[in-house]
Amino acid sequence: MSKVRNMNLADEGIKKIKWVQKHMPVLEHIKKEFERTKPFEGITIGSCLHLEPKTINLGLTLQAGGAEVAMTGCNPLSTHDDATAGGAALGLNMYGWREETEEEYYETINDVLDHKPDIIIDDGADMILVLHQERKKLLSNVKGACEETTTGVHRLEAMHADNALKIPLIAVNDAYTKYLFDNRYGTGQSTFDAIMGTTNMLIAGKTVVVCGYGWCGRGVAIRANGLGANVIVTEVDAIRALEARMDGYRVMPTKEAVKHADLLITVTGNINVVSGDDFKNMKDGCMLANSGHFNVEINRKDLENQSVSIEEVRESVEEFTMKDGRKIYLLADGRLVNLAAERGQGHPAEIMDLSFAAQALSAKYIIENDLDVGVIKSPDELDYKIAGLKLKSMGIEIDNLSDRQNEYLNNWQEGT
Ligand SMILES: NC(=O)c1ccc[n+]([C@@H]2O[C@H](COP(=O)([O-])OP(=O)(O)OC[C@H]3O[C@@H](n4cnc5c(N)ncnc54)[C@H](O)[C@@H]3O)[C@@H](O)[C@H]2O)c1
Ligand SMILES: N[C@@H](CCSC[C@H]1O[C@@H](n2cnc3c(=O)[nH]cnc32)[C@H](O)[C@@H]1O)C(=O)O
Repeated sequence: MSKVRNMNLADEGIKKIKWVQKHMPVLEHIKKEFERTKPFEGITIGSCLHLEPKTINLGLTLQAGGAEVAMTGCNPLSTHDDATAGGAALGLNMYGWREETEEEYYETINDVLDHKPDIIIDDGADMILVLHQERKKLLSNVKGACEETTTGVHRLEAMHADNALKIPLIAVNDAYTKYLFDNRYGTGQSTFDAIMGTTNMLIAGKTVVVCGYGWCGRGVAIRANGLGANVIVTEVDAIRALEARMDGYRVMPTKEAVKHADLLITVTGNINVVSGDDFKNMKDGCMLANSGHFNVEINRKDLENQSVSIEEVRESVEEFTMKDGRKIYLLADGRLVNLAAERGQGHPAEIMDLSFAAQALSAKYIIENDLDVGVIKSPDELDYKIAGLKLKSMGIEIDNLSDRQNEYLNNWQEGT
């Protein structure tokens, strides 16, 4: 059963799925392993992830392992209608379409939950919240869940601290093969891919303000620097601010930084990072994009209240004319620009290869282990398997410790 925009797009979707499969060697390896071992026979897996070709390939990997798979999107703007049609044609239960209303967004989450999943794979924790608040009867079916992103993990840890979490949760985001690559290099590249594709504008010579110097912020700053921008970082964490300074960027408070920005990108996972008077202090022509979480990092309401008119001047570009005549541009409604902009393609396939390998192996880990309620990091053994497979697929070999080196490293008696 599926609810998608248009099944006539299935052939186009399948073409795109086949393309990413060529660039996701680790997931393809795991798919073959699953075909042989069938770890998910009799198991239903429900996911709430950005619906595009790479995610469909994760669905097909779980299906190869014997699972019944039901998928919906984790953002009302990020679904690719050709990919969902392709997924449905290939036997996945697909629910969702691009530009869902909030009501439709939650309706499709419930459609997936109607399949009574044994395992949930979430991105941002919306499905897990609906499960706990509105579909409590299903809780006893759920053996465990996996969470894809930083803010989702924070939400679920807060839920556990309040004793409100009732299922075991693997924080897949916290796997090394996830955040060190997806959050950093994935967000770095896909954010600029989307901004440049959406605006057709030059980055070189511009002042780019990056709000937040976590794993995503580092990736965005590296790429901005590499494209020739002058980068300013804003932070609330003294250590991260110091790192940003020593990495070569200017660091200052947001209220100062906004005065210099030609392009400002939020990647904090926080709310109201840019709000109120910040818009009054921006230069004419300043562009704003969010690549962090939901559409709350840039306070759109404040921007609206200070403007006299709003016009969509290009696909995914809104022009706000301010009371003093300045123009400020907001990309993709302040939602994740790398996925929600019409030109947003998400992270490169080679990156999602790592993240989704971590998801597939974590789902298998839930089946094979009787986990306690709570939040755990995805086990190191899975990380090392994924990293090893990725290096192999890249034709890269590394050294092994000799017995003598091993002994030396574990010895406290040998000195100068
Ligand atoms: N666009 C994507 O595809 C993508 C990919 C991965 C993660 N994410 C999301 O991006 C966000 C950041 O993820 P991360 O892994 O970098 O998290 P992180 O925790 O490593 O970094 C967030 C940083 O933002 C800083 N911060 C918080 N509030 C701030 C404020 N008001 N002003 C300035 N800095 C502030 C924090 O101190 C921290 O250093 C999360 O919401 C995550 O879910 C998006
Ligand atoms: N659902 C929230 C949470 C942020 S999504 C951030 C996550 O998207 C994931 N992501 C980035 N690019 C892709 C992609 O192309 N396909 C699927 N997921 C992606 C990435 O792993 C990251 O942790 C929202 O929409 O605002």
